[in-house]
Amino acid sequence: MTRFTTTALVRFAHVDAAGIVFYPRYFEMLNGAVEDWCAQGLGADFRALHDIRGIGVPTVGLEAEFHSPSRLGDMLDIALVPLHVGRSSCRLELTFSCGGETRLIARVTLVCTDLAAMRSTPWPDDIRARMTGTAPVAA
Ligand SMILES: CC(C)(COP(=O)(O)OP(=O)(O)OC[C@H]1O[C@@H](n2cnc3c(N)ncnc32)[C@H](O)[C@@H]1OP(=O)(O)O)[C@@H](O)C(=O)NCCC(=O)NCCSC(=O)c1ccc(O)cc1
Repeated sequence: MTRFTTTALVRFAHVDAAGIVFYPRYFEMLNGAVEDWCAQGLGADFRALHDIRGIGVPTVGLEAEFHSPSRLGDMLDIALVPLHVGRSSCRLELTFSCGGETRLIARVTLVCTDLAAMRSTPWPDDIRARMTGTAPVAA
């Protein structure tokens, strides 16, 4: 499986009165990392996925462990690793860290979904190949 990395800056709108990231904001950053992965790692940005291919990737499962707090201005490194790719689902692990300190580890399950039918549909071959690292290398 192919590892993907991206970053997220902790902004004013992410922090609470205690000055640390309010936990739902991590889930928005997580989805941002999934968007980056689709666009940069899988060659299928969200606009093309939704508007052209008619595919969405709703979340059906999510768990998270919060290891240490993040503060305004922190630049978070996010590492995304696919743990399992099924017929239409994929389970991902995302690790958020800053300066080598782990902040959050989340595991999320997404389902490739035909938006017209609102039913799961198999991953398209090109996306599956990029997810699993079996895409042919261009000559
Ligand atoms: C996605 C669904 C239409 C799929 O339903 P079905 O068509 O009946 O599919 P199935 O139940 O057969 O399951 C399909 C696959 O998902 C797997 N699956 C389904 N549910 C689960 C759960 N809870 N855990 C793990 N795996 C699951 C299942 O094992 C199948 O795996 P494969 O063998 O790899 O194909 C339906 O489960 C659904 O509507 N769920 C609600 C989704 C939702 O509302 N999520 C929250 C809002 S969306 C969201 O927040 C979002 C986040 C990120 C984005 O990029 C987009 C949207």
